[in-house]
Amino acid sequence: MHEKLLAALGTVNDPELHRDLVSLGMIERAELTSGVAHVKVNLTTPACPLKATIERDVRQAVMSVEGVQDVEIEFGAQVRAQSTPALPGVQHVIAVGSGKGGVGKSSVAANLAAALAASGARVGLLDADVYGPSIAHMMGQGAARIAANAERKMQPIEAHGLRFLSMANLMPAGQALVWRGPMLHSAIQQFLKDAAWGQLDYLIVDLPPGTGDVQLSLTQTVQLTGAVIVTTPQDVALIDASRAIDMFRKASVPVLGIVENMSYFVAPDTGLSYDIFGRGGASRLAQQFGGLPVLGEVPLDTEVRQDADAGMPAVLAHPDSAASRALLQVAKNLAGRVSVQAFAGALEPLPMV
Ligand SMILES: Nc1ncnc2c1ncn2[C@@H]1O[C@H](COP(=O)(O)OP(=O)(O)OP(=O)(O)O)[C@@H](O)[C@H]1O
Repeated sequence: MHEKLLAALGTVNDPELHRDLVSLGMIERAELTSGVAHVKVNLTTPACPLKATIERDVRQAVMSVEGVQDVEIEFGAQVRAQSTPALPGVQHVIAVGSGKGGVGKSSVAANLAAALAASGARVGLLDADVYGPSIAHMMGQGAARIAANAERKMQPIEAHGLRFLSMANLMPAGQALVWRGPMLHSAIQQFLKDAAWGQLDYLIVDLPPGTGDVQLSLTQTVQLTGAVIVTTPQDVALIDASRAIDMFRKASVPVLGIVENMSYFVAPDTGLSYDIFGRGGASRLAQQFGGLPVLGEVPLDTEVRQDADAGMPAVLAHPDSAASRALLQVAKNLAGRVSVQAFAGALEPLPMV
């Protein structure tokens, strides 16, 4: 019976990876007891955007097997690295960049990290925006100090189900960092390699805006799975965003997608929608680069700012707001892109059940 169930499951394709669940090694269990098929599917990410589709297709396929009266589907997730993990224990390092400052890159990075962690993934967040570190504040940990563990490695700070490191937790509040390239390079290396990140599915790196030393150091220090570009829809931001995309491409870092932040504003009193910075700029930019994915359009929302100032990402504080729903979808879309990227780069054959 196991074979019959596997044969049926072998007809179900992962909608993003375009290969069947069995040869992808995603079926951990397929058994029939008293007419009930018990199937465990190991997704490639707990934030899988197409879980409902997979569930429907699995149910349909298994129900077609003779003798099956009902199906119980259990989901697990195992995030796979490309070929070798980016860092020991860290499956994926994903940079969040922007061309222009103030477009909401740190807000998107913090909410993405929190959303992925809330889905069940093991997530780290590195605030590499060394000139304007804001992640500690957004995580409600501005006053925390980074300690060293017994192996003299920096111990990331735990908050909201993830762990993070920020220069803000090393320096006295309000002090400016006046470092040249080589010092920044060694700081980035230490944050990545001399930190006790532990086992992570995703390490999200919040970059400074632009295309400078930190970006270069990051791409030289670690094999990035890819980069996410945050932009607002207006032309000045888009022009700078295209420079950021170009920089990642030149450094052979795949651009996983574009997030259009501050896309529109819905007035809470009238319900009318205003395109304050224009709209649809990310789609135009995506076309310009041969059809990059647009991971989502996030509206302007007072709660995104208020929650950040109160030290809790909006996706956790107000998960039902339009902005949070858009950010949660961005996280799912990103996780899907990362799975595709990992699959495309996987060198070793995938395990079979
Ligand atoms: N969708 C949004 N709705 C409302 N406010 C937002 C939104 N996104 C970001 N903000 C607010 O805009 C400001 C700038 O955001 P943020 O610090 O995330 O931008 P940034 O691009 O990382 O900036 P920097 O150039 O300083 O790194 C913050 O006050 C933040 O709370």
